[in-house]
Amino acid sequence: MAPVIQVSNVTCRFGGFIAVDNCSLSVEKGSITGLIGPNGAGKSTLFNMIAGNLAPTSGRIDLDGQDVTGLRPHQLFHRGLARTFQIAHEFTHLTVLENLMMVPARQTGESLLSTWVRGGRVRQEEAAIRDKAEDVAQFLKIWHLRNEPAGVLSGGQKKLLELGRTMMADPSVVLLDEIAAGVNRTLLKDLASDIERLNQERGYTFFVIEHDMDLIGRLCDPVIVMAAGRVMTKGTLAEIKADPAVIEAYFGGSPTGDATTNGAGAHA
Ligand SMILES: Nc1ncnc2c1ncn2[C@@H]1O[C@H](COP(=O)(O)OP(=O)(O)OP(=O)(O)O)[C@@H](O)[C@H]1O
Repeated sequence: MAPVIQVSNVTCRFGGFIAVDNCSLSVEKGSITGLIGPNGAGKSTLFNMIAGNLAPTSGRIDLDGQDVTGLRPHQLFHRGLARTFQIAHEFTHLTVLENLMMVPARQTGESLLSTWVRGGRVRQEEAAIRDKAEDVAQFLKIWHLRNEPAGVLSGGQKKLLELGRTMMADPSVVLLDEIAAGVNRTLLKDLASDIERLNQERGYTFFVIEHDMDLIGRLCDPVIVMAAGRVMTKGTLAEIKADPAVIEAYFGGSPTGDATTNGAGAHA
């Protein structure tokens, strides 16, 4: 399978400190690829560079075979790369459906807001956006919440809404940043099954930073392990858990453990 994200020899320095150190990795199209590693390994810094929030000090990032190094988040968004939390958080006084409808469409760059401003001729477009928002609300099973103000949603429901706002943009690649944090187990199962369905039924590729090993085990193949700014290894979670170097660096010497040592399970 072709890589949809290719990171080649990317380095990020903060002053004298090297957070990401000559790092190379790829994410295959159609995969749900996990990114794990101890606290401070450089995972978020790498995501920030892939999503355009941070320019690499050196190296190259390709998206779908095109050099996108240094492009801004909105430019990457229009090329099909979305990051949860990249899109502004929900508008608390607007309903769930209205929140979905506020996301700019990737193809046209239009938002419902601008169509309102420009008036009449866009009624059709508004109807299409509403249809899409309704489809998203049904897909994520938040249909019953569609007329609720987003501010009253639980933390987990807000994450579903956030995933829904990502879906409104028809992305091909979604970067998910610690989606399990603060979500109860029941909603987490819904979220995980939505991610699986988006992957299988709609062809989304996911690249997932996660500390929750259950979620990684359920969703991700392959899993990439980062430590000290570099990629240590890549494989199935079972392979990784059997790798002595990973056990030492990440699982703190306990392959059957829950990765709570080395701070790795702080959010699990
Ligand atoms: N803006 C910054 N300025 C200076 N140092 C930074 C900055 N951002 C990150 N770092 C440092 O870079 C290193 C990597 O941080 P990063 O957040 O990428 O790690 P991480 O693997 O995502 O960790 P965690 O799992 O704890 O979120 C850390 O030592 C961090 O303190």
